[in-house]
Amino acid sequence: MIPTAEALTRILSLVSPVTGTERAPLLEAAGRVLAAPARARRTQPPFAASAMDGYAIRGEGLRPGAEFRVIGESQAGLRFAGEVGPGQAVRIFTGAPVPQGADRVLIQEDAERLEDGGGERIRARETLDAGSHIRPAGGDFREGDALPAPRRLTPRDISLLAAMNLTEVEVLRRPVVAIVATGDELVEPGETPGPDQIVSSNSYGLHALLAARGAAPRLAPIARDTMESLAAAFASVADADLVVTLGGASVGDHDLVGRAAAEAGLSLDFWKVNMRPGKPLMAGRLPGGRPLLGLPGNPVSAMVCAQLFLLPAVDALAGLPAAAPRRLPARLVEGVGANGPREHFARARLEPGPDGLGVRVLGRQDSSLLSVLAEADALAVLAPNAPAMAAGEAIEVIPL
Ligand SMILES: Nc1nc2c(c(=O)[nH]1)N[C@H]1C(S)=C(S)[C@@H](COP(=O)(O)OP(=O)(O)OC[C@H]3O[C@@H](n4cnc5c(N)ncnc54)[C@H](O)[C@@H]3O)O[C@H]1N2
Ligand code: MOO
Repeated sequence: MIPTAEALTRILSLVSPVTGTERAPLLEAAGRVLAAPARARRTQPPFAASAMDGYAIRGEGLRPGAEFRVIGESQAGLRFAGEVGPGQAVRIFTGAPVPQGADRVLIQEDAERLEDGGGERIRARETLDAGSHIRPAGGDFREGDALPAPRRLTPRDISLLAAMNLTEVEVLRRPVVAIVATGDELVEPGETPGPDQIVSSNSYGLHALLAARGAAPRLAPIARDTMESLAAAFASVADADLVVTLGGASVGDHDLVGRAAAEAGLSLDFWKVNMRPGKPLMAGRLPGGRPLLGLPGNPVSAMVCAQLFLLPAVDALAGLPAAAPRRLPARLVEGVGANGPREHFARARLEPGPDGLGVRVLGRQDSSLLSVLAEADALAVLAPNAPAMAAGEAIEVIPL
């Protein structure tokens, strides 16, 4: 059994980035991988803009009690065309162009309006803040500035691209990940299972996980526990960029995935990782160099392995920096017992603690319990042979 860090390194070395790009409309680009730098088609803000509601003035004339005559108004979408001279002010609103001559916005909380009959006047109050409250032209970005590639586009990126006045972007094609569920006991959701059958859940959870990571998951028909059925399954996923099998990875008489994969031409890289759940994980290369990840059948094992290994592999397929999921420091809300010899990724819930992030390891850790996995929002990581730990002790967590 190899350690989890080595398993990830070996999996990533099996993966090469896919090629081929396409145009994606902005509204469909979130989660896609930007393939070429996206260049701004305009400067933002395109003019010096007010950051506050108030009065645009010349800052040199501002002191407590100073008076200004209001000569016009600049609003967002409609600027004041004239110039602000000494002793003058232009009523201005957030986002509006700052008029010529002005270099400071007196916020309206610091201005007292004086109605003296001869036109509107204001007087600066006794306490004035120091800010100019002006956003310079191009302070956010300038025409031609680039959002660099590659990167997976976040909703924040989409806002930026829209502000850049782009309607579509060049993105990498989605890496195709085939999901092959295996087992005589499985039926698809919605079918009527026989008396000894269950519903295939892993494939659906993986599908969701992969889609959220920008991959194109493909569910292959469930393969049965025969060499013929598994051979047909491997043949049917020959066009995938990465093949994931589910189940049949362990040592039972009907665990044929390893053998069938070998007959399909798999060059095995490793089998078995020193982790819990997920021990029977396997990885290798199929003909054509396509990576194969064989996930254990137990539903929680499959999902935990997918979080730890499959998602980084999808990043590598997309040509992005790929790394183990980020671990955050937390403190146990309740003690946990001593760990066994495998690194344990215990299903857990995050809670606000007295000093930072707290984590509660859930009571039932059997790797078949999807209800417990659904309740979890993190994996608490227990090192091999870690002694029992008390409430308050430091532990690392992987948010799900
Ligand atoms: N004697 C030993 N038995 C087992 C060992 C071992 O070392 N020695 N390892 C155990 C561990 S750890 C795991 S994990 C499981 C993994 O076994 P397989 O990968 O061969 O998985 P299966 O036997 O096919 O199935 C296990 C379990 O998961 C259910 N399953 C399978 N596929 C799906 C699916 N798509 N959706 C939902 N559930 C699925 C299957 O019905 C079984 O209940 O082996 C232990 N045994
Ligand atoms: O290690 Mo297996 O993956 O727990 O149940």
